Amino acid sequence: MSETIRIHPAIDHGLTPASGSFAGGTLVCRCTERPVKVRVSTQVAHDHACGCTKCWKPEGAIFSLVAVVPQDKLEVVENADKLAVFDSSATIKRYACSGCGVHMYGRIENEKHPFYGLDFVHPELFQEDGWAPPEFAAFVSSVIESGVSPDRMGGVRARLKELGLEPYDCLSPPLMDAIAAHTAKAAGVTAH
Ligand SMILES: N[C@@H](CCC(=O)N[C@@H](CS)C(=O)NCC(=O)O)C(=O)O
Ligand SMILES: [Zn+2]
Ligand SMILES: [Zn+2]
Repeated sequence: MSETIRIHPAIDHGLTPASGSFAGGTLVCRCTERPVKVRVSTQVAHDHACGCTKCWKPEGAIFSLVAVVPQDKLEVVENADKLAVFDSSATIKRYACSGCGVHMYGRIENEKHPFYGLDFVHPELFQEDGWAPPEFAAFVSSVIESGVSPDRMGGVRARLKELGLEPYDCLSPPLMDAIAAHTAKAAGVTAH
């Protein structure tokens, strides 16, 4: 029998559909004492599996689950003192819990960045169910940088497709188009 490829524990048994009544919830870190809590007051958007080395993933995952929310819909409500930026040189400043290492949210400080104004969150940290499931898989080839053998990539992509997640080696075409459109506009290029 072929090896079962584990993508991420929250989706390995299939995707759970979003609940129409989910309008946000509380992201909680893994600390048993004084957990960090982050209130998100909206459904998440553009949820996807990310294979890059920078996004936080739980044990047993080769992909991260990551989605965005408007910055003004996110608020750290408990134990903010435990948060520290994981890598200050990264574009996305990922605020990690110094106790358990979980990344609670990522923020872009560069106002010219196409995704400025959006915060990145890991929806499996919601204590509530109903968050929108991932829509595609991004930075798939990057899992090799975390140690996945190149020989396993056919199986990884097949499993993603089986889950309904189209694999891309960067972001999805609509998001890549949005980034390019932002860049063209900033450069004063007229669309034709
Ligand atoms: N191959 C690289 C890709 C890293 C990358 O570009 N990640 C994307 C998706 S999260 C990104 O936008 N990174 C910006 C950042 O990490 O600040 C890796 O795996 O480390
Ligand atoms: Zn913690
Ligand atoms: Zn990533």
